[in-house]
Amino acid sequence: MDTTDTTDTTPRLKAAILIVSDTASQDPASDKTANALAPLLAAEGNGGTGFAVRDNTPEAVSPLIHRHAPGLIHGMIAASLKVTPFAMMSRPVAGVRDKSLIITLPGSPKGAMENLDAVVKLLPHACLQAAGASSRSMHAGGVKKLEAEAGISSAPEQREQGIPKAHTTAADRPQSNDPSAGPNQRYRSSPYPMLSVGEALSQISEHTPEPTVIEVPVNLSVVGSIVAEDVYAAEAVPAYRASIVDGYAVTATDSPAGPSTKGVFPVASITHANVGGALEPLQPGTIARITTGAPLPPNANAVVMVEDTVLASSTPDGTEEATVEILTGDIRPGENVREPGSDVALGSKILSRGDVISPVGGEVGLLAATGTRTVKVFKKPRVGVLSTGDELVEHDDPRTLTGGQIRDSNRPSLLSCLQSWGFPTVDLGIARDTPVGEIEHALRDSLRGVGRASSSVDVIVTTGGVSMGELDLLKPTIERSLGGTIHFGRVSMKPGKPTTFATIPFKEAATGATESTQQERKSKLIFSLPGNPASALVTLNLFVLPSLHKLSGLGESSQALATKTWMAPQLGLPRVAVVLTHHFPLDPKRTEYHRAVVTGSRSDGRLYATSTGVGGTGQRSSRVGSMASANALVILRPGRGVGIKGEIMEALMMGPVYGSDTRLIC
Ligand SMILES: Nc1nc2c(c(=O)[nH]1)N[C@H]1C(S)=C(S)[C@@H](COP(=O)(O)OP(=O)(O)OC[C@H]3O[C@@H](n4cnc5c(N)ncnc54)[C@H](O)[C@@H]3O)O[C@H]1N2
Ligand code: MOO
Ligand SMILES: [Mg+2]
Repeated sequence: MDTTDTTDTTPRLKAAILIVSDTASQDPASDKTANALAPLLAAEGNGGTGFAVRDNTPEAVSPLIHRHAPGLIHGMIAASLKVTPFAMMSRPVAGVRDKSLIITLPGSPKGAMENLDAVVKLLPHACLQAAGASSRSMHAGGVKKLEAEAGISSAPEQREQGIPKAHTTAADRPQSNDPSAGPNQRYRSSPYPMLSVGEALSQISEHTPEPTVIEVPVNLSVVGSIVAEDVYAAEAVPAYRASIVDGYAVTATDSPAGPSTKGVFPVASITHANVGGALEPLQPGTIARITTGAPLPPNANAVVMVEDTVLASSTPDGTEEATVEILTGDIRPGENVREPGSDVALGSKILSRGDVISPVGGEVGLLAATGTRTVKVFKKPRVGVLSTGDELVEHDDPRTLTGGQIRDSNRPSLLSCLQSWGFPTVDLGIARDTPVGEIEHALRDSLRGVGRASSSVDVIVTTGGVSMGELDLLKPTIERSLGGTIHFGRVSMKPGKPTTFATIPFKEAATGATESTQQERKSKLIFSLPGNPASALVTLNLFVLPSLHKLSGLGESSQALATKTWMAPQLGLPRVAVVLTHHFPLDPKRTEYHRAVVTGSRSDGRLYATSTGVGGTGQRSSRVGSMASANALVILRPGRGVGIKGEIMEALMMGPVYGSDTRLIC
């Protein structure tokens, strides 16, 4: 690789590819590698770098090198090792001769691409230095651009401003298939490491952003939100001295001389709960009829229940009470009276950061009673759900299915589950695998808030297209078309093995931006769940819920923060111990999330798990019926044989528990 201009910091590089091959030297048309490499720019020596007797390229090239570049070799081998252990048998050579950089690549097109991909973004920088450019002038210009492209910018100011940037280079990460290369070029084993469920959850925790605080009016849309800032009572409840009962307001004394309220008293006034304006003070020796919740007149300090009185006399027209006899002398000052602020004191804390505004109604009631107009809560994430696949038709399409068509059941079932958790959802429809680009466009539209999404979604959930087929396009679309980072692409679990979690960089107009061009760089979460219906729903419960919980502020209470761990019980599904009602077969390799119906026993207080189907097709991941009626996922660690009847296992609860008599328990 040669540089033609060292004063201009925009690199212009000339590259040459030399194919080293007995076969290709006799029949140039047999070579596939040069064409594969050409779009990526160039490799200089190619082929003959293995252990075979005739693999002599390293021996031929090494003497030509003036200054060796072992870092580039490490980079290439590290990238290849992620794909195959045979990378250990590769013997690449890299270094500078005069002003040219020489790199040898393996002979197979796939291997050559992987190696070149690992270092290609660094080559312009390396070539410029090899050609004698000073570091200073390079950093003033083009190299920064190159570094940024390679995701290796070290500019500290970028970190301080919180601009998201990759902490790894493309070479550090496994790369998805290149769909344009055709099925004969695809991976034949997944390049993504197999993570445990715990490791996958840690990745999700690490990449799920902190919750966003918003101030919203107090109305029913706030139900289900988590309070972001302590709330103090703006008004006292009650705001005045109020009667607790229907009866007569009196002036009681604590006089040692004896009872003060017994006897016959004129009824001087009437106080109803909705009284307006100022009340007449109660004159000594008189009483005032009063209803529950009504304010006491000035001078009154207690209320006698109507049950403790009898009518003594009526008014001359016979319609009203004139005098009433109070039968008890035991009424004490303060009796049957709610003092101002005795339910909620003015300025007292009514809700704390981290409290859930539950649908039960208590928290909404408190906010309403104290005249709280707005409350700061964590924004509930908006979740878009996209189905992918050429075979899918809408579930309510009246036409008869033909060929390999199937009804899209994932979208309705995932949307139903998300809505039951209280998250706003957006139905993103179906994106077909072909024509190429449809999935990419659907994802871009959902991020921008156009098309089916009227405003941008915070989290995208897709189903289908994450495994090993040539039309499994989610991973390449995320990485290659959207510039996203896949944090995991395989999990050791059943069902749900190809579950994929990624972040996609995204620009949005900054809040309070002074110029319309000002934009904020963020990244959005994408959960690409397997297409098999049971796998999709299980992994939604297992992986998406904890992330949505974190985004919506669960676990943000000061108490939770003091002991904060990702596995804090309030994030994700609750865990319980269950007794197996029959044998459950174990998977030899993968942890199984076995769909089960858990019921509660009123006699021994224990929870019992019964499978929704063992053996045969019972728990097959294509069988959405295995989730029907299931309220729990029994966690079956891998092993030989079966989980024995009567054994206690852990389970994750997805829904309410009923007793064996079908009455709700919790
Ligand atoms: N060679 C390998 N093949 C497969 C592997 C593997 O490791 N190597 N993994 C298997 C596992 S495990 C799963 S799970 C599936 C995952 O498949 P994809 O996520 O790629 O999904 P598709 O190929 O698009 O579809 C799979 C299956 O699901 C049906 N489907 C898809 N979308 C929907 C929907 N919205 N509603 C209902 N059903 C849907 C689709 O028609 C297929 O039948 O891969 C295995 N293969
Ligand atoms: O892992 Mo897949 O979800 O079993 O079929
Ligand atoms: Mg597939």
